[in-house]
Amino acid sequence: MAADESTATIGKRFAGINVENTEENRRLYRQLLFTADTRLEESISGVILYHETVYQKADDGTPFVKLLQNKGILPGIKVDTGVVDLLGSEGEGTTQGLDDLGKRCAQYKKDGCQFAKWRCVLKIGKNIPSYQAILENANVLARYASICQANGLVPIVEPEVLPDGDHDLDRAQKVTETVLAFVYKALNDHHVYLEGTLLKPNMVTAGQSCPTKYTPEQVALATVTAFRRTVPVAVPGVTFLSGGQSEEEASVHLNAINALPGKKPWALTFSYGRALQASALKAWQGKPENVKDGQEEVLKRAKANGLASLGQYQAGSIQSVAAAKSNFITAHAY
Ligand SMILES: O=C(COP(=O)(O)O)[C@@H](O)[C@H](O)[C@H](O)COP(=O)(O)O
Repeated sequence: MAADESTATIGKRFAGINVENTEENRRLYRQLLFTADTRLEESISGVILYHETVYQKADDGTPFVKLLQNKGILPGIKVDTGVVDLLGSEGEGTTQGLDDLGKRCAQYKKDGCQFAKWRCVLKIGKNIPSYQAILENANVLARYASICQANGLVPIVEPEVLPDGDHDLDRAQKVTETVLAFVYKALNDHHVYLEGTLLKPNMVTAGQSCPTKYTPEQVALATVTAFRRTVPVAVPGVTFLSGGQSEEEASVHLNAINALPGKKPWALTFSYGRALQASALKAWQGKPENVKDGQEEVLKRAKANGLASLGQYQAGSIQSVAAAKSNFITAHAY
């Protein structure tokens, strides 16, 4: 589960349900997620946290990190510090946060985190992604991954190709292949131990405003084909981001990916933020009397995606209150 929204990003989610973006409301919301009953740990093995959340506690004084550990869920930490513009590019960016990363990783490890996450974003347009953006983002991900490993954290490597645009599925597949090829070259250059990494990619989907609509089976074939061409067998797992898909779409696509016949030597699973939490937020509305309802909603999506990662999810079989709502945000850079 990606619950690592930085303060500004969670503020946008709260604005949608008229909840003030205070430290206490952020604590209450994360408490709702992490104190859901034991069905949570049946489908969720790790939670990515934001710095503030690592040091917050539940009402009874239990640190969130301990609360997750008691459930057998691994706490992880987002260690990037956001996206900045790349000078001379056509609106492209790179991700910051390397300077004191070694020190921060060592501290997070001491404080109970076992893995880390760093997100880079690539955009599709007429002339982009550029060589500059592809190379820079691959290298920064590789430096991040090597620093994590040097400090005993498993790096989740996240090169997200954004879904903004009207490009078709073939273009999305080609760009994803190119980006991943650069990422694995850079990881190799930086002596990253691939067996101790996870990849967090976008699924290969057409641009949000592409007039052609593709079936889940077409999305699955494009996605797995891109990985077969670029992701080494040494990588143990692929944990998809949801990237603005609705909760139901994200479950159906993940299921189709796992149901696709042929070679798939990696675990293909989920690390969703929006597609796990949209219904929980909607049900909660910031009200203490709705906490149970919010928890039921996150448990439903966790169950649906757990089944999808085994190729056993039946479309529409798990209904949640925001299942069909698009979670797309234009240029979701940070
Ligand atoms: O990788 C992720 C996947 O999110 P998603 O499923 O696309 O909603 C998340 O960790 C997001 O990157 C994170 O929630 C966004 O937070 P910011 O870094 O933008 O604040």
